[in-house]
Amino acid sequence: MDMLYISDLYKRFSDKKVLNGLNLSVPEHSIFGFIGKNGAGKTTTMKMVLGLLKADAGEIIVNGEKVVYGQTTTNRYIGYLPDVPEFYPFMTAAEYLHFCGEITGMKRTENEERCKDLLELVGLGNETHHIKGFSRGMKQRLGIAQALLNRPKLLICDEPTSALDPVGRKEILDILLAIREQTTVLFSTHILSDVERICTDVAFLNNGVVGVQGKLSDIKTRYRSEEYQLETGNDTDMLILQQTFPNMQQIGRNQLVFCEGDYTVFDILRFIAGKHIALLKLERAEPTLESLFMEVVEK
Ligand SMILES: Nc1ncnc2c1ncn2[C@@H]1O[C@H](COP(=O)(O)OP(=O)(O)OP(=O)(O)O)[C@@H](O)[C@H]1O
Repeated sequence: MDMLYISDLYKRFSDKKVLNGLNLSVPEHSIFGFIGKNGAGKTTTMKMVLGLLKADAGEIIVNGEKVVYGQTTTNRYIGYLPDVPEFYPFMTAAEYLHFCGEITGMKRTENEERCKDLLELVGLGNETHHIKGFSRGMKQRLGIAQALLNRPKLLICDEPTSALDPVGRKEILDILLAIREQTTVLFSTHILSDVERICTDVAFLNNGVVGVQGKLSDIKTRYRSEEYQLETGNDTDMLILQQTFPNMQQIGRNQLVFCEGDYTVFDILRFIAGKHIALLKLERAEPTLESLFMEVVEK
């Protein structure tokens, strides 16, 4: 089942068209990377999923229920982490999380247990300082704990790693990976290496529509590269290959890349065998998410 389903979503701000018939299917228990350049419309889409912004046209379904603008009933399924989460700076993480639990009407013992578990999950179990001294990464982690408080079926994170250093990013990504069994995660980003690291599914948002979406592994197979990389054991062998096959390009020490359109693998292998060239590696180049994204954006 799709935890989130969006069909033909349109949105414009005065004369600026932002969403132009967006379709999105987020499968249950996926970690879904919603990828788009700055200003592509990711936050706009998320605000509409939360019922905070009115769509011009289209339908949004969360856990089988239609989202209605201005109503918050479907938000009982959703936990939301905004790009810059705000807290009461004079509280500790535990005080803040307990306070949120109280507001949502959680019973005292349940609240205490839940807060303890969540603070441990996000690595703030022993943190006693006030939030005002927290780093950005700590605030994001507390934000995730807050968003998970009511055991949402869908966790939406708006660019959760954008402002973080590599250590902070890894901590957030590890948490998102760890909660996959409990919830479905939709996160927007333009950091493609983060997506490669943890996402099961992706969608590329461009010009107001989703250009490509699906399982990351399927997409990589579908857009399989026609390039091969090879590595020789020494400089001389590399030069022989380069002179014989001038369209081969050097990409590193003794490393060459060639396109199937220029030479067949069979021809290359036959030549290598005939000349007794020391071959250390020959493999089809994996398409990177970046090259796929550029292909979608440039279409
Ligand atoms: N309330 C608004 N009024 C007018 N224009 C808006 C409004 N909200 C968003 N926009 C415009 O809509 C476009 C999409 O914005 P949005 O914040 O959804 O993009 P985004 O993909 O989340 O980008 P970023 O990665 O920079 O956060 C931008 O050009 C933005 O300026």
